[in-house]
Amino acid sequence: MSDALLRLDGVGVEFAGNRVLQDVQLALAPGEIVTLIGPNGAGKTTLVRVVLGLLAPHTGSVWRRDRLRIGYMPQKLHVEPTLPLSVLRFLRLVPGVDRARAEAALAEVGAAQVIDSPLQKISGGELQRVLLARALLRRPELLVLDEPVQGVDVAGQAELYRLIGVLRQRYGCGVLMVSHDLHLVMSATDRVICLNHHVCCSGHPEQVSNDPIFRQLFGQDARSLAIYQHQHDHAHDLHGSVVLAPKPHVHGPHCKH
Ligand SMILES: Nc1ncnc2c1ncn2[C@@H]1O[C@H](COP(=O)(O)OP(=O)(O)OP(=O)(O)O)[C@@H](O)[C@H]1O
Repeated sequence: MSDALLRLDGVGVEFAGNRVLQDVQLALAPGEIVTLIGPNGAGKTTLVRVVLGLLAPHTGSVWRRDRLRIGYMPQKLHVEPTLPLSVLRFLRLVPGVDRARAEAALAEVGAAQVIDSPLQKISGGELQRVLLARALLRRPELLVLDEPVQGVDVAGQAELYRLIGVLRQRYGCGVLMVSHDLHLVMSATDRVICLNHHVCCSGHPEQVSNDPIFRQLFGQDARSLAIYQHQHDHAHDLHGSVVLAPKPHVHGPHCKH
């Protein structure tokens, strides 16, 4: 993939002899939304840290496009309850950001109204939007979102995923996100990577949701995904490209069986 933003090859990570990631391959192109799913402790956040360059893998290699601008939205933000920090001051911690830029970024994520609110007082959904606005302030070529809809109600989750899709189109950025929300994420992503220390399966969401390993990992949740499938007259190959299904055989007088 010559126009890739990022490429990981054979990445492995160990903590105190425990192998958390093994032989992970990952490439991400501009404008592509890739979602990492996997059970708790599967190594998703560890992989995100490798992508961000915060953790060097013990084996394998990481290649990033020269001067790749990454906007990162963390899983959690701990704010000292007694610290007087408004949303504006928080966003201005990003170098070069003034009120006008902060306002524009907040407007883009539908959270302009909280600009002067204390960070500790805004709702979970508003906080996620503020974190997304902060990631956008870096004018990212790659957005990395670690569980972006955590603490947001279901309607708000669908809205946030829709927003991520809009931002991808507006900026043409690649998106790598970690998610546990199987239903919503399946419709909001181009490619799913199912991780459990190694890549168990990957591909187009429908292809992955039908994979026996995926079903084994997610049990009942994976089965209920089938309800959301529409009927396909085609299948997808490993790269997500459409493969036309062969026409069903109709018995006739010339059949040899
Ligand atoms: N710095 C560290 N030192 C030691 N062990 C670590 C470290 N970071 C992560 N681990 C361990 O690596 C494993 C994978 O952790 P990681 O946070 O990557 O999983 P995850 O898939 O993101 O999990 P979750 O879905 O629960 O957020 C866990 O067993 C965790 O305890």
